[in-house]
This record gives sequence, structure tokens and C-alpha cells, in this order.
Amino acid sequence: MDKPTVLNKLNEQWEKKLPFVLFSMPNTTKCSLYFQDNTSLHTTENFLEPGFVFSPFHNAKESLIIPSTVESTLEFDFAISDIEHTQTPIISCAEEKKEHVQLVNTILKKIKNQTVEKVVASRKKDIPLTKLVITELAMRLLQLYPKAFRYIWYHPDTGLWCGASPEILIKREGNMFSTMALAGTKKNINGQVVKWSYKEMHEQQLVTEALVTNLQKIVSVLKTSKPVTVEAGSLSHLKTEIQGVIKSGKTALPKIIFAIHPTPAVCGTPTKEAKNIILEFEKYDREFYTGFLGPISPIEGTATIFVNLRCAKIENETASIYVGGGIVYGSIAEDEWTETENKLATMLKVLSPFM
Ligand SMILES: C=C(O[C@H]1C=CC=C(C(=O)O)[C@@H]1O)C(=O)O
Repeated sequence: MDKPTVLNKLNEQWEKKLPFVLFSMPNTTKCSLYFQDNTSLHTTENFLEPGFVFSPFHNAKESLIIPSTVESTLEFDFAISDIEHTQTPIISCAEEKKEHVQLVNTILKKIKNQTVEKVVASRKKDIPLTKLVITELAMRLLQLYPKAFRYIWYHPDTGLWCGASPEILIKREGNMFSTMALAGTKKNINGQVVKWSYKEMHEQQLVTEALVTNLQKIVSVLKTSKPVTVEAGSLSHLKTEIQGVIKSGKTALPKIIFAIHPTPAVCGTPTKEAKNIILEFEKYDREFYTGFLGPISPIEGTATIFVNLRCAKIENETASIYVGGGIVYGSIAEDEWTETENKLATMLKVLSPFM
């Protein structure tokens, strides 16, 4: 299908307030659009039906799905052309900073008295938009972050979500799977090699350990790489790749997902205690941020599911951008605030023409 036809369909769905999801896999220039001609809200528990699943951070047992059939799928190829790389100044808000610093300090107290070892503290930043052109949003997202998993999801019951995620939760093909432990954040400075501190390496190591421990129950072979530095937009992270073979090829995808979700890259460790702290002390509902999403292939046992990071929700001419960071012993509240400010840049760059 050609690009104008697919973008016209995207526009039509958006104008008529009908559900759709547009996405592109990392390092590809192929873009898919799944759409519905009614506003039914579909859910899935077994992830067997082909489509695009969308799950919240909390209470993710029932995932939303936009089913994909031949009739309800369009695809096009695009070029990574020059796009205006606007740098949007971040307008720091003293009140928001105070709140986030308070949250980080509360978590640091919990770490000190050994209730938890790590908690991911997050917040949302609301930005008024003047106008939103859905096709332009799509093309900016696709072209600005070619290495990320890029998506726009819309359903009248959830509102519009979009993002450029650097993190795979699970990639499965038959009984082979891979995942990654992604944590630690530094802002890229031209020409400088990133140096990681002990605190950042420890913060990332906790994610690797939790993934390995939780996966050991359902896999027969498990291989982990050495941590390496990877770029995600204007940031760098530490990443360990984990690959393996699932004990029984028939193990259902949700079983694998729920063995690891939510990982300490988005929640903390131990999981239950970290999640309770998040639900009690974060002053907002994460909804789909730090949930998971991605396409389930019609080929049984094949799916790539991502973590919903570097994302925003757009509703009533306001974009809410979601950002967070891992807190461990030795974290400094002021630095954690700066890290979340730096993470805002990913979606601010996409949204800048609409602000
Ligand atoms: C929770 C987020 O990032 C996670 C992924 C990479 C690095 C992270 C960190 O350095 O804390 C976070 O664990 C976010 O971007 O909102």
C-alpha cells in the first residue's frame, strides 16, 4: 500500500474517533496500521489471537487488543528523511520538582530501612497542545527515533497514546525467546564515552538478576551477555541481553510475560514491596506507562512485546508525558529529577510542532 493511502486511513480513523494502532518495529522503515470499524473494546487473556496488545502497568491480567485481519491491516514503507530536529526548552516547574524530590526521598527512606532495594519513581508532565495533526505526529515519531519501537494507539476508552520505546519485554519465536535488562541513564554528550558509576551498574544488575531468577522457572537454557552501552535518542542506557529456550514450546505467552512483568526496570525489587510503594506514594495513575504492548503474529508462538516507555497520552488538547527512573541506595533526589527532565526530551521533540 502507498503511504498517502495509509495516512488517509489513519486520518479518517482519528476524525471518526474509531480505534487504531500504528506501529513500526525497531530499525525498520515498515509501518503497520490495524484499525476497527466500530468502537468495541476487545480484550485478550491468552494472547493467541493476532493483533496488537496494550496493557497497563497495574492490573495487567486482561490486556486490550486491536485484532488484525487481512481486511483491517494496512502497511507502507517510509524513508528516514530529514526532519526538523527542533530542540524544545524544558520549562521546569518548581512545584513538580518539589513533589518528585519528596517522592525520591520517601523511597530512599524505605531503602535505608531495608523495605526495598530498588523502586522506580515516576511522574507525568502535562503540556498544553494547540493543534494536533495525526499524520504529522505519526511521521515525526517514525522518523525521529528509527532505533525505537514507535507506536500510536487510539481507542475512545483509553485516549490516544504514543511513544518510542527502547526496551523489549519479550521476543518469542517458537520456543526461543530473548529479553533485555535496561537501566541506568546518562545524557549523551557529543564525542564523550559514557562512564558508568557503581550505583548505575548496580541498578542495572538488579534488573538482570530479577529477570534471570524469574525466567529460570520456565526455561531450559539461559544465556546472558555482558552489559553494554546503548543509545536511545539523546540518552544512553546499560543493557544486558538475555536469551533462552522455553522448557515447553507450548508455554503460553502470558505465562512468560507475567513471570517477568513488571521488571525492576519499571517497578523495583522486591517486586511486591516496590509496587506497593509506587501505588501508595506516586501521586498519579501510571495507566499504560510502564505497561507492555506490541504485535502478536498470526504465526503461533511469535510475538515481540515492548515496555511502554518514553510515551505520552494525548487528551483534550493536553499531552501528558510520562517519565521515571530507578532509585537505589546512593541515588540523589536532585539528580533523579534531572534524569526525568532529560527523559521528557524524547516526546517533547516529537510534539514540539503542536505546542
Ligand atoms: C522508567 C523509565 O526508564 C527505565 C528504562 C531505562 C532506564 C531507566 C533508569 O535509568 O532508571 C529506567 O529503568 C522511563 O524512561 O520512564
